[in-house]
Amino acid sequence: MSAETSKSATSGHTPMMQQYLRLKLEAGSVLLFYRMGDFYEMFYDDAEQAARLLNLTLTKRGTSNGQPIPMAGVPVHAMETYLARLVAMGESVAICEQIGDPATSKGPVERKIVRIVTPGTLTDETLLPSKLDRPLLSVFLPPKGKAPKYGLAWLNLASGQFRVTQCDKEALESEIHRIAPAEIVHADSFALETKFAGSISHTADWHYDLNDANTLLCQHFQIDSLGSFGMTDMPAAICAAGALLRYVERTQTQSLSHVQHIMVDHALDYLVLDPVTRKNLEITETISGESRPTLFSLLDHCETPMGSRKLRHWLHHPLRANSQIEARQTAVAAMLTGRPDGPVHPHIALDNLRTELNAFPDLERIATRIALRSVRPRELASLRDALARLPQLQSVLRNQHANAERLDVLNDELTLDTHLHSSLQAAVAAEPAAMIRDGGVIAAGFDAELDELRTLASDNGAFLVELEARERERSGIANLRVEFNRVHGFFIEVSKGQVDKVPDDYRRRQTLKNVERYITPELKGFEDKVLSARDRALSREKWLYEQLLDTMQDWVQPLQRCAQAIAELDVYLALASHARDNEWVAPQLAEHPVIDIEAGRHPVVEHTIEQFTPNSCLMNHDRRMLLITGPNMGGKSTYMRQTALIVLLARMGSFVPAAAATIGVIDRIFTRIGAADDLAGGQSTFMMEMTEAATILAASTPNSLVLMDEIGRGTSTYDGLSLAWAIACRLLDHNHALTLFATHYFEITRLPDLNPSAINVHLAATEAASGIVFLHEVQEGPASRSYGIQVAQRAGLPVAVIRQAKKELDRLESQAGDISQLNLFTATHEADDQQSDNALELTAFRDALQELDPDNMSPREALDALYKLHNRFGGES
Ligand SMILES: Nc1ncnc2c1ncn2[C@@H]1O[C@H](COP(=O)(O)OP(=O)(O)OP(=O)(O)O)[C@@H](O)[C@H]1O
Repeated sequence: MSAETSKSATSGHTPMMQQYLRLKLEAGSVLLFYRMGDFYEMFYDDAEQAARLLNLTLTKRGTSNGQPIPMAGVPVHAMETYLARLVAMGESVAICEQIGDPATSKGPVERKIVRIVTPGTLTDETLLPSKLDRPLLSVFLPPKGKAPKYGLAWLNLASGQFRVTQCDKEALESEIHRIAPAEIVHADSFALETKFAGSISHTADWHYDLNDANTLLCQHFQIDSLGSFGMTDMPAAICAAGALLRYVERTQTQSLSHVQHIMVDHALDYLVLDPVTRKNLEITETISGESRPTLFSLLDHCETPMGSRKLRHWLHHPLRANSQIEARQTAVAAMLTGRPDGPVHPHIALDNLRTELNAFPDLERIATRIALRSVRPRELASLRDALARLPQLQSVLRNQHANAERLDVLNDELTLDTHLHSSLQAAVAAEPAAMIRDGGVIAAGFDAELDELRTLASDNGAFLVELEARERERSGIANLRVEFNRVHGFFIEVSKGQVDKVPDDYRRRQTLKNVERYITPELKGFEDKVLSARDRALSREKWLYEQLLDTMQDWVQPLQRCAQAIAELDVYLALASHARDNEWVAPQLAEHPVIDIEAGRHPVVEHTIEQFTPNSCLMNHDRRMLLITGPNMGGKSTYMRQTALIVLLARMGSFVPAAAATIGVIDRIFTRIGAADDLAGGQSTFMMEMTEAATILAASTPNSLVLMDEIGRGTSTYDGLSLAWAIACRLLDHNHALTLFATHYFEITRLPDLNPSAINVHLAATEAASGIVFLHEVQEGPASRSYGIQVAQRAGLPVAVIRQAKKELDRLESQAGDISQLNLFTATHEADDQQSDNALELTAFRDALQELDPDNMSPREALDALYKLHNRFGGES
């Protein structure tokens, strides 16, 4: 809104509404919580929107252009709860407080927007999920340039971690899912194409100006050039980072001193997992969107929220470099084996470590809130208590766990200057009040002036006893009492029957049923002194608290480092405990693409069934594709997923559910699994299948692991079979990816005859008198039959249906003889390709003809059909 419009929008309103509209203009499209006494009120569209989202009563206040102004409000004390609900729905809220003094204000009290809460800029304990990071991502695409790269910058405000990267269009979606932001911000004029379902905000285009961004970032980090962060060649990322910083600065009232540097994230450091794969592998969310059972819920034995967040991050960021993985593996192993000559059994050492870690609060977020000066007294008390335990944690690590380089590094990072602990110990009361405004936060003995004021304010017992005795004497009222309550302050209480005896200087303060309460000039003088001492003590405490926060600013960074070290130790603890309790082993790492798993298990499924059958898997240069056949319910999907999960676990540094495993360098995991319609995205099952297959064919390399589950089943048998065949051939001959290819098309099991790096394996099953028995065992060679009807029988289809299906199967199988005579898929050279194409075409042509019903067609329909046939089969090739 321009200044002009703003003027016209505010004219004709009460001064308060004019003030509201001005602030609303400043807040922009976000909801404005406008403080009015004990409520935050919303007006106009905001009121209607909030009433709908929060189920509030919509009322009215005054009129505008003759129309009542809609109003809805939330009580101040419940504001956090409402904010949390709004933020969870992806809404942003500007909080406007009264900053003037109502007693001295002429017109409406002065008000100001003090902060803007957006889903991606949360730092409050009550609004943040403890085990989840909620980063804000800024995306930018330079308008010009030959092959412009997207610039991505994301900030996890609650921890201060600021990262940037650049990527091309193809990788954008995958990067967004890897970063998993709570909110994306981009320039007003930029049309971001993404399936991201969270909150999206816009900001002015000029915020993405390169020079401007450069200057802002250099100013914030107090550096001369972004070269020190390795960002000189990343103009798009610089623009994104500058706009991000500007956006976040606007939402916060405090300086972002805990955001100390930018890290360049190199996509090549991580194994690429596209969004579909993250979903299919159920890493942190099940396919149906639940939080368990997932790989994360299984492994999250972390004792601290920081640990859980790091574990989640690691699971989504498997690594490419073996050296980094080895360092993690060695740390897990050291925790598992304990110190050979250690004082306690390794199991006890692990439990001791767990007990130690359990005592730590969320240091990472406390450090941030210190920087933002929003830390609560009790958080400081818990920080103080935690710091006291650091030496004990270090000692358990040093004396009870085996040596590992990484553990030594982390142990060093746990060493904090003891001044931090001693100043908290001296300054913060043993059990402080929840809020500084309540007082009782600063420890006794820390500040002489505060102690004196507190004594003045509270040490009044002797005076009151003496006054009471004196007044009894003076008035002759034996049961007269001197009392105090929070509402009325000090008073002298006299029963109704005695009121005629009260001296003249008594002034009535309150009348109750049986008593009268009075104040005297002496008592009033005393009260003023006490209350003013109390007020002064409170403001002294506030001042001291601010001073304490000032001195703590220098400790924010060491605290962040210490928090990171604890988080990492916690992840090792979780991985080691899980490995110990479930007999997982350390995988060997190799520098070439290989997957060799002996007796592997599915980490999640092995807990959901009684007897899990372990299976081995060998894939290497000579065994690039495993063609997996077997009955429905035989365990094909489980086998494929367990292989991918073992690879992922191995590449993030964990032990794996197997008897032994060697996992080589893998650059990506692709999955084409399941047949969920993307109706929201406007894609049919088949279209989804083919889009995913196209991505795999375009991007998989000899180092990629590809999971293809029943590709082609979304269309007619012949189309599906032909596509599955062609895709398998392409993966084998062109991409050379390590592929697990599950299929019900038996024709495809002939592929190994043509390309020996394709290998047939099958999930075994046998037929017993009671029906089919699944062995869940992977054996070499193709399955001999599919058992589809037997599985259906077990599922409880009516006998008549099963009988008819069997008959139909017999008929089809006799026809299939004809197909094999057509020698569908027996050769790859061109002549044979041509022959198979002809055979496919002939069959398809026959199908199309059979679909026509000439007796019931109008001439027009017959002509249409002829054209269709001509278009489909009468072309040049
Ligand atoms: N190795 C195993 N040991 C024991 N049970 C298993 C094993 N693998 C799978 N199962 C069980 O078999 C069920 C079916 O497995 P899965 O979904 O992998 O079969 P599938 O062959 O992919 O079936 P479909 O072809 O119908 O998709 C699983 O839910 C699980 O309970």
